Amino acid sequence: MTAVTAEKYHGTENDFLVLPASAPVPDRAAFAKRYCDRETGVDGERTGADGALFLDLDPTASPVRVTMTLVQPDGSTAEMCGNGARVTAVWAARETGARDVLIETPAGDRHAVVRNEGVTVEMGVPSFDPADVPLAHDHDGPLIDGAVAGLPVTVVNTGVPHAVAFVDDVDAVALDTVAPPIRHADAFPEGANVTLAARVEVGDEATDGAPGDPAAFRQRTFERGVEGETLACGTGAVALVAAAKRTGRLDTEGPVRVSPPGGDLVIVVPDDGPATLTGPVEREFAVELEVPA
Ligand SMILES: N[C@@H](CCC[C@H](N)C(=O)O)C(=O)O
Repeated sequence: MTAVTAEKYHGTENDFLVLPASAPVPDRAAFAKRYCDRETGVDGERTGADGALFLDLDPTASPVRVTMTLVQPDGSTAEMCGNGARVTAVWAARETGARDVLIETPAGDRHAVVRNEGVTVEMGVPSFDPADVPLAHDHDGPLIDGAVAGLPVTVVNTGVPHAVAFVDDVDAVALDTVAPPIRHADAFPEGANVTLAARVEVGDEATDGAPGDPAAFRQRTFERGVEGETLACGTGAVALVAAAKRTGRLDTEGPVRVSPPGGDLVIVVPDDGPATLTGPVEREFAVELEVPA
């Protein structure tokens, strides 16, 4: 029986098993399904994980490069993961001592900077273009505050597709009930993550010095591939701020605090140019795991 060493990391409680791409895991989908399971997966403070990151590091490149592959608990592979990218940057920094990391993803290259106070990842330019989301062919324009399965959503691709619904109170919505019909709606040929957003008052230092109105939102996201709610979602946090701007709910180029259940993220979505995601990362432990036959 082959065994591999995996490390457990989380970014604001969005948790991942991390393995070098060279680990002898011939069936990555079977590995993720087995060890990410929340009841029978890898033991820890929380059993299982939101995905397995297979990381291919080139320490000789300048900046160091990592090809990131996220295999999700259902065995699918995601094009991008914001919190996974933060974890990847910290893993690469521990391996090499470098603080600047270029992360290659199927959604494009993402530059990350590791600082003591958090990791910032450049997240690309959010796109509402129906071809980019993607939306089904009968949508010839962006879907902005349009009803899908009973909820008004604004749909944006931030590396992966997100349907964002603005509500008064994210805790008052039964996310596990309302999200699946949206996640699987015919409008989304590749599916969509479903993000709830509620504006909250901000009275702390999080947005000090920001141009425009200080702003903060609460976030809950039901993730494709996890097929359930996660405690944080980085692409979802960027989608939330991009959608708030696009729908006129927010008018700032400054930092916005977005708070999923797992902690606080700081998001910047400029009017032109790539968004950024900043937040903390923690390494929990390393563990030996048998590779499923
Ligand atoms: N948790 C992630 C998003 C992972 C991808 C998503 N589940 C999908 O399939 O689109 C994040 O932090 O962005």
